[in-house]
Amino acid sequence: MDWSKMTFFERFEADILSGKKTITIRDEAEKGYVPGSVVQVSTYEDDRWFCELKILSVTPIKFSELTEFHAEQENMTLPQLKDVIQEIYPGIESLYVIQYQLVSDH
Ligand SMILES: CC(=O)Nc1ccn([C@H]2C[C@H](O)[C@@H](CO)O2)c(=O)n1
Repeated sequence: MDWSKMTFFERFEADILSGKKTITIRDEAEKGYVPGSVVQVSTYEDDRWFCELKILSVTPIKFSELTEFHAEQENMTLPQLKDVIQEIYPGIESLYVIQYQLVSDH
């Protein structure tokens, strides 16, 4: 895994660039991002670069512990966030909240 790169589904690009989405929730495979590092971000679908993000923190969380505050940081309602996570990581309880800050975009 290259910890200087991160992908997002294209449908979240606008929210990231506008600052409405300030966290992402990933599974065990993506817990290695290093706080303080800057990552190059591209779309999952076509690997199109669209910004740089600074990783602020990586914090373990259980799916059952997700709250409205996490949903706000994802610019979603809590039911929407839970549906998205279940779709991407079906049945996974151990997750990681990755908080980031936009550094630059195109
Ligand atoms: C594209 C890819 O490799 N993985 C992911 C995983 C998650 N997301 C988004 C979806 C939600 O907004 C949060 C919570 O998982 O992060 C994503 O865009 N790409």
